[in-house]
Amino acid sequence: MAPTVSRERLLLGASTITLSLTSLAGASATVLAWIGPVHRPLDMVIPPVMTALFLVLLAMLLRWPHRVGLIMRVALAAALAALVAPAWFYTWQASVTPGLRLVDIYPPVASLLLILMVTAMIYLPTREGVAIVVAGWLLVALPVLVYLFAHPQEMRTPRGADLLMTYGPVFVLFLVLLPVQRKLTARIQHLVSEQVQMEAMVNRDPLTRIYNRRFCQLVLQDLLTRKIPAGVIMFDLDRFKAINDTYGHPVGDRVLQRVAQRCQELLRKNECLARWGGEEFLVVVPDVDATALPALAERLRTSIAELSIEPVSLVSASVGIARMIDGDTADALLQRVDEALYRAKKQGGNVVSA
Ligand SMILES: Nc1nc2c(ncn2[C@@H]2O[C@H](COP(=O)(O)OP(=O)(O)OP(=O)(O)O)[C@@H](O)[C@H]2O)c(=O)[nH]1
Repeated sequence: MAPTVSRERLLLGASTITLSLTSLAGASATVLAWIGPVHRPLDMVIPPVMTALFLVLLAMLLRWPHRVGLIMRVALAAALAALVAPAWFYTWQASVTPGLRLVDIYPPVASLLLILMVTAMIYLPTREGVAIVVAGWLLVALPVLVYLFAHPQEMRTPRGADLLMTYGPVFVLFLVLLPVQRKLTARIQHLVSEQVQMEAMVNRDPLTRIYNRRFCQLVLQDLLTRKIPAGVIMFDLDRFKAINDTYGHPVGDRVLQRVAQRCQELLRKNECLARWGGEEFLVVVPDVDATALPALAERLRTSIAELSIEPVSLVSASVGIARMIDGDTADALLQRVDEALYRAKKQGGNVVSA
């Protein structure tokens, strides 16, 4: 009943946001390149191409969400290629053109390499993530750093110092911190899954895997506290002792499991089915009116009676129902439903009684 957000859904949400923001960043870079004073061919081509590509990938992600891993890998590879091209082209151009300085022509993409590295470490498994980080540094940062060391006068300019810092110490800092962040994330995931397991142990019946009495009582109390009208259905398998005595306990256990499974299939997500004890079950039905509650009880009864569980010839249940009234308490409501169940048993079983 407690809503859980799966890792897949989180990943999908994060990927959608990442692709949307990078499309927006690409569009902004396109506009800046066009309105800038100098129109360099690479700056005019790469941002619009990347924007179009990211928009296509975003559309693909919305259409095929299960392909999130592949789509993000293509996005990362394309982004890396888009950063490699200017790094080599502009260092080459500045090296061979007298009077042209790299610090004047290199586009403001240094921080994008860091963002790309972080994204890679988040989306890719550790080995692949480290591989792309190393490749990114060798292909993007190294040519720029080599150029700067070969041109110390440019390294001493504010832009040169900025590039040196970003592609040098800051990058190393990211490289050191990201594996630590990964370990922390893995630890958190492990703790969350342990917590889910613990909750299941505390709230579920080990035999049938449906909720247990304790959890159902909490749900009922919560509805009463919030004054949400609810109904309860209590049912008890008829002559269950005879099933155990005739076919043995393992068969009796199987009957309990099949009954629980069938009833669970008939119920909505907000309806709580619990094993109340032994061969007795309770359903808490929120927001139910005076006609819907007996109809649901009747559906449960007939579905149980229609079950075929070899070698048992007939399984049936007696069903009691009761609805919440003004000023009700959990104990009073449970007392009324218990009495209704008793009346159903008195009528010979396999009936619903209010
Ligand atoms: N196999 C199995 N049997 C259980 C379990 N819990 C309780 N029982 C059995 O359920 C039977 C309940 O017997 P009774 O209370 O006499 O109920 P009944 O035979 O269904 O009789 P009526 O309710 O009057 O129709 C007992 O034999 C218990 O041993 C369980 O987890 N597995």
